[in-house]
Amino acid sequence: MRFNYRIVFIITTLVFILSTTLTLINYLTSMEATREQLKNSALPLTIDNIYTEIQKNIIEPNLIASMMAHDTFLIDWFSHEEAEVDKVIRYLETIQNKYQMFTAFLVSDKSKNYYSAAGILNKVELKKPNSLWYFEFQQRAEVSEINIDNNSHMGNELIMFINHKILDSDYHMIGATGIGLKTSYINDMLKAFRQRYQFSVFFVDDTGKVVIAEENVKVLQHLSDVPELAIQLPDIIGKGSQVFSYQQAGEAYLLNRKYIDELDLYLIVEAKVNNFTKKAKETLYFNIAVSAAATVLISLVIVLYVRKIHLKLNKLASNDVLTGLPNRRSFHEHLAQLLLLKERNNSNLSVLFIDIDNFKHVNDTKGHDVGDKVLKALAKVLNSHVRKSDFVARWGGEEFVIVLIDSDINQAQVIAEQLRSSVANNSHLAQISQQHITISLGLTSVAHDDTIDSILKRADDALYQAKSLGKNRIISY
Ligand SMILES: Nc1nc2c(ncn2[C@@H]2O[C@H](COP(=O)(O)OP(=O)(O)OP(=O)(O)O)[C@@H](O)[C@H]2O)c(=O)[nH]1
Repeated sequence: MRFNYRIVFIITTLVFILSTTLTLINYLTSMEATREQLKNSALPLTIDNIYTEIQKNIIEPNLIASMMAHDTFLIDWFSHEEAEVDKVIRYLETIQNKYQMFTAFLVSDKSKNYYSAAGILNKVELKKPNSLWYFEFQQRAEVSEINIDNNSHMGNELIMFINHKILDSDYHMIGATGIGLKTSYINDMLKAFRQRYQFSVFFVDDTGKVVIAEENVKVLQHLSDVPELAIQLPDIIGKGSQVFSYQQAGEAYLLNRKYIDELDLYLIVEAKVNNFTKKAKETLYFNIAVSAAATVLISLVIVLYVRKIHLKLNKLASNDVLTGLPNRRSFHEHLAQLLLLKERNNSNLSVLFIDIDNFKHVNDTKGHDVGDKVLKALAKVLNSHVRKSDFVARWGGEEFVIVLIDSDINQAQVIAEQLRSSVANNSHLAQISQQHITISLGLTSVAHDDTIDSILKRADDALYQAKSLGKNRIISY
């Protein structure tokens, strides 16, 4: 009986498929949970937190700029022909230092002077590129704006200006004032958000153009650069807080927006879903690896265990339980092999049939247990008196059979006689059975045209004659 590896392969595959399916279901569930958590909880909560911080960090400067624009001191100073420049410079210096702004400025529409804490810096003029902001601001309907500009007076550094119009009692623009914040300040704030929440944070205007974003971090230039966002743009540019999803370069993103009235900008908080599902993915790979290792281990245990049982069953099927000798079935198989070999090598082969004499008497007088012991002891005696290459088997009952390899009839006679006398003189057998144990032997040498049946028939006939002639003897045919 051959060991069937296919069944082990099927079991292993099923175990692996089952464990991998469970792992995948687990993974998909946790991915969905992470997405839902991001969408319904993390993003909305974060945008509110960020909004609160922005209020502190940007809206506060905006309020200061607004306060300056409404300050009667500045309006009065304009109406007094901008006399005593020192006063306004001190004013700007105080604002700049008190609120720790990068700069505080004032532009007079009448004189076109640009004042800062450092004094009159220059005049705004239409033909000067760095003055354009003023004239553009003048044209705009809004009373305030946020402008990111590089300022030639400030080492060409990028500055975020919060500009407010100064209006007279008739709502005519008589100048502009405000403060400037280093973009590094905004940058640090956006960077802190990104690092703390793992979200990209930026601001867009009402056209979807990105107006404030962290430096050196790739964010969109315009929301409509992404086709999916372009379609959703009319909804994104809306009030309140809402989550949108889109795909870009094969990555899934979730985007939350909140309109910030004070800045007239939309705060955008964007999450790359993969950043949040990385852990689940790593867990998936780890679980699959563990499943594979466990499956291999289980298969190994199954193979080893089933093989052990298989060998045991094989042994049981081909060996006699009492003596441990090969049984009649094995003998048949073995003899068939030996006959083929004999044909090929033209070697000699002899077969001995052995029967214990008067064994019934042993059983009847000493009991079956003693009979069994005699059978076991006899098996050992037979095995120890033939060569390792010879084949000793239990035929059944108190009968044994031996195939003698490379033995012609004469050599077989010698071995048979040795067996007979060893048994007859065996003190151990006599001691177990409390009587004299002898055996009768039927011997035959295998001829060229012999079959298993013809060999067995001859050996059996010889044995029968040995019994008939008085037992404890060898007859050869
Ligand atoms: N204890 C034991 N006895 C067995 C076993 N197999 C067969 N026998 C006994 O062997 C005996 C064989 O008896 P018989 O066939 O009359 O042979 P015998 O008494 O040896 O007589 P002869 O063969 O003519 O010498 C019977 O009593 C069977 O019960 C076995 O496995 N164990």
